[in-house]
Amino acid sequence: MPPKRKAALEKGNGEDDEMDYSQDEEELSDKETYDKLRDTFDVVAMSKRARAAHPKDSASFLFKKCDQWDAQLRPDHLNRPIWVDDAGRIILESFSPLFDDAQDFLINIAEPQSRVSRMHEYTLTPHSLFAAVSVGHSSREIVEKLDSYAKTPLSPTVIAFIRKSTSSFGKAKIVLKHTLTYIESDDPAILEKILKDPIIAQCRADTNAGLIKEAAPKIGVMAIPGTKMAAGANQVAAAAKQIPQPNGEPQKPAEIIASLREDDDDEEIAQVHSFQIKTDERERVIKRCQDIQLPLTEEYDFNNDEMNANLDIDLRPHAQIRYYQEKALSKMFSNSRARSGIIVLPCGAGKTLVGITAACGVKKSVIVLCTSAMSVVQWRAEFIKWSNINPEDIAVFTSESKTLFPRNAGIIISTYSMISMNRERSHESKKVMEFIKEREWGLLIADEVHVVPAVMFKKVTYAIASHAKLGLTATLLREDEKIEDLNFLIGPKLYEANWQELSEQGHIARVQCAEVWCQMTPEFYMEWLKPGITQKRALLSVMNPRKFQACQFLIKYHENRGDKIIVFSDNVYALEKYAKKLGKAYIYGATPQSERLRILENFQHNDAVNTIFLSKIGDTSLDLPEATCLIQISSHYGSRRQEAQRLGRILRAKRRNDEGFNAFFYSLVSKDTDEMYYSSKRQAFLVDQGYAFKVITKLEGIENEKDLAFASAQDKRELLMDVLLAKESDAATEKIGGDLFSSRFASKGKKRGGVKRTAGMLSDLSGGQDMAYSEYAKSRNKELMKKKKKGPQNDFLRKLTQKKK
Ligand SMILES: Nc1ncnc2c1ncn2[C@@H]1O[C@H](COP(=O)(O)OP(=O)(O)OP(=O)(O)O)[C@@H](O)[C@H]1O
Repeated sequence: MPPKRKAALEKGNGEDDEMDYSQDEEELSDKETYDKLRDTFDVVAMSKRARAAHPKDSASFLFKKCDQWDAQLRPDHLNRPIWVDDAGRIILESFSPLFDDAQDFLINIAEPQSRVSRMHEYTLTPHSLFAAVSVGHSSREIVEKLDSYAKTPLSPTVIAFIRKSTSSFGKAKIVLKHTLTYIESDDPAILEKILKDPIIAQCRADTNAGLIKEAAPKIGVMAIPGTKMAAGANQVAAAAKQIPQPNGEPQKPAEIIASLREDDDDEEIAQVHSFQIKTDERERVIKRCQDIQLPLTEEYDFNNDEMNANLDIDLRPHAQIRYYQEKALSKMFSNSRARSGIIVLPCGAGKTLVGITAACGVKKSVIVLCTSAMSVVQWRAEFIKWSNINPEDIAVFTSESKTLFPRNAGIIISTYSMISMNRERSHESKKVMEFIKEREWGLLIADEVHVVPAVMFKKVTYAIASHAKLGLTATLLREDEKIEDLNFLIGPKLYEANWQELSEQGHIARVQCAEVWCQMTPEFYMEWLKPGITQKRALLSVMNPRKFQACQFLIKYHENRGDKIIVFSDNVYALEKYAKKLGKAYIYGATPQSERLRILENFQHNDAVNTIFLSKIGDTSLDLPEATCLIQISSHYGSRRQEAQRLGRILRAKRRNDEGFNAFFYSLVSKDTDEMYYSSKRQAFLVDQGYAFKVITKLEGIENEKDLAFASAQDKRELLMDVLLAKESDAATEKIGGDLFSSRFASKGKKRGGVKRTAGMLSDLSGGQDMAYSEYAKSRNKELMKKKKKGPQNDFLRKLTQKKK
């Protein structure tokens, strides 16, 4: 949603709501930055004028067709929770009594764009509709249900879009046979149509003139909806209602699947047709088929895979899958098959357990790819913790360690770079790669999938023949817009959790976010305004004495509250200056490992060490559940991902379920500099997740603080001299690579981008308001807990593995 609109939707926002985030570049030249700032302020002025013209309603002027909607509004529109416009954009009222049902439905059929407190925005896309059909929604059902929730009848354009996007589903699929890739259909005419496309014809690997014809595998009723021999999930569900059980309860769909399979023996032998494609052209073919309106489905019928050995793995009894983990997995395991796709859960919400449960569901060989060797170690440990897998069956493939599993089926955990590397491999490494390449994998789990460059991922998919792929991430974000590629490399987004819901339930910490505006001192600003200083400008902004004082004040304030604080600075020059001046420990890329461990140990266990300074090496790899407050003094331009990653460091806070607990996230911004533009851009993703950034223009009590650094004019001048004498390179952000911390402190290297701003004081963030908030949260918690699905999670696995048992 354009931020101007989004901000206005949140009634009662402050006047800084309407910032412009339409551009996604991370780095801008000075001139571009100035242009942007100027435009931004114009937008603010424009919006104010618009609001003045509509004093009673700050949002309706944004809905250009409101007059038309007025005419079409259904008489009971107040009871219906959604608006749908012609472009397929859906606005959902989160205060509606039908919100939960509507949300459950929308998450299946549309892409969530923004979930702020009162209005959620979704978009219908071909990918989302494709995913909807594959989990059992028919085209008709989507139209009817969407229409029933809508305040106005759906427009013919939207209906046509839904029909068009869903009609061709399931006509052809991409399958793996003996590590080779085929396009398969039970209707040869479809394949001929596909082969007429010159791009796809080029990607064909077999030299046959015609198509390969063979008996279809026996897959009972659960074939892909839309094919001749299929019955979709709806039919099964309908059948379930009709078949009464001895105890009077309807039979479960999974039971029907099993029983129908048993009756399957007398069926006529169906034929399938196929042609082989070059494995390295897989992505191109998938993309092209989508373009010619014949999207390929990729589903793994693992229950009926007799070719690949079964893996002895189950969840341990103590593993209780949380309801949102189950929801996410049920999207993957619809129709008792595994669909490839991406699951998006916030940092600390338990993506690893989701991956492990998926492996327990498929029960075939699994390959897990991570971003670092340290994550490999962690994944292995988590497999052993949550499942009954024999540790011998887990092999690791990193530069340090290269093992193989001894039996026919097993798990290999490795890194993207180990699999995709171009350099000459060692003998051992070659052996492992051969081992990986020559077999079929039931499941490929791609951790932190959004950070992997598309070219690298292509190499990975080329090297690994996997039936199903599961991508895991906290932020499906890339500033370079390459995120779309993942739809073709892995599959569509299957599930995206609602961050606010998880924090209300205590699965992740509740966080108060604030942007603190720090006026530049006149001397610093004079220098900042001088033309021709490019790099130095960033350094002047971060070294602004008033920012330093704000940081010092906040550290003291939060240390007194008993918080443990991490201060982040991308800029190493500032990191050292701040930390040394304040007498705090700091870690950056060049800090030796032993020193890092010592500092982190102390931060964890020593009551005298409550604040540490970290460069961006701490953005992603740190697991410090003691941390309850983050202060950001310098960051990477407008990176939404970095902002979310940093927030992720406190989402795991140990104390998150304490009565009235809040974690704190401050961004210190030098006023009237480009930091303001970047800061608002950085917040966009979190704002879409429902986080409200308060703007603090004055830190209450700072004027009474006696020991503030750089209080005298002389000190300020000296600091300015230091900054001016610093090398240009001191103004650059740190360049880092490789593993950052020992596995002891490492989470699994998580990566994760309009602003909702409200004016506020520091006391608003931590005083009585918190209590009111926590009371509210408590009752909401109870409500939400009631809604959670009851019963043991292993039911879920039982459903998946019923056939085998
Ligand atoms: N169902 C569950 N029951 C109990 N503990 C769980 C469950 N799911 C996850 N956890 C725990 O929550 C913590 C966070 O899990 P995990 O590291 O998988 O999160 P993540 O989403 O990968 O986070 P990050 O992105 O920060 O790495 C871990 O300690 C994990 O054991």
